[in-house]
Amino acid sequence: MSARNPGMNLDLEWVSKVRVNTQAVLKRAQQIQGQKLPKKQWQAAWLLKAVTCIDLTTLAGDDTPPSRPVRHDRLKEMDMHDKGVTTGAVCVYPSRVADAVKTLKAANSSLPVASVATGFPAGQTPLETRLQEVRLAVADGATEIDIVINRTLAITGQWEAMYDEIRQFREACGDAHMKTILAIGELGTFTNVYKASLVSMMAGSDFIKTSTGKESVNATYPVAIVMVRAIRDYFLCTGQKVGFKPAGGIRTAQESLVWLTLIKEELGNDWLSPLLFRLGASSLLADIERQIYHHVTGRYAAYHELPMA
Ligand SMILES: O=C[C@H](O)COP(=O)(O)O
Repeated sequence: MSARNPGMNLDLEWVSKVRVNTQAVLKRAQQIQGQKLPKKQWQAAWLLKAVTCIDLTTLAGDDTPPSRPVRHDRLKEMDMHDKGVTTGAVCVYPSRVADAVKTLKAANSSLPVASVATGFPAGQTPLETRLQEVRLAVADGATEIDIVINRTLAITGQWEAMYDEIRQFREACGDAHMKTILAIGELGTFTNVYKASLVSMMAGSDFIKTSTGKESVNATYPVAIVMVRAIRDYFLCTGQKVGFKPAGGIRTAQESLVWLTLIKEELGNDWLSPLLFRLGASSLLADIERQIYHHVTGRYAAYHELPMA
């Protein structure tokens, strides 16, 4: 992870001045989606980049210790075994952190373990419970914590209270990097999304993340434009680079190319790194691997032939 964002005092004047032009956002999102995507070897290179930015997520009620196999033999077949290509992290529920850490250690892997916490996905547990969840996940070895914001506070404009909660989560994280999930599908307006992004960054978030993947609307390109513009403005004002993580419903290699394009166009090459960009996805890797497999062999692999199928 990159240098951490220390945050700043809550600047309510800045927050209150925020206005988002919906039509301009929608137009920009359409432009991004209309861009030509890289082909052939350039596409393969971009897809490998996308792999390195994935937070490989398993957030199911039936998660068990061995549900994250890493098939080294398939990587070797595709000549990727010695290229250092891994996902950015694996992301699990707090109760699975210890298993994930143990499994990765046994595999001699230094892949970070991220954990959702703070009553994911709804965030509707008492503050002390949410704080304790963060501390326990860190104690079990999570080095990245994905917290959820209290949507009630964001929707009702209680920015000071939201800032205070996130500050406490940041303290509970200790050295673990904190990604703050806005659950944009529940925030109502683009203006609210921008304000929630800003307050989260002021409170010291290392990343801001669109969604839990459990809302009815998750990562969309227009909302991403709003969030990355907030990241850009925060950088211009403070000099701090905050990361961005779209999550929820991102399933295809093609989509990952559009996300990389959006980041390159809106934030620049510095953000095209797992240090500042992650794709939260449970099933994207399988499709990317299929496309890379096709690039290497000229034929499509069946899903059962690939590790994440
Ligand atoms: O943070 C990651 C999301 O929960 C993953 O959502 P997904 O299962 O739709 O890929």
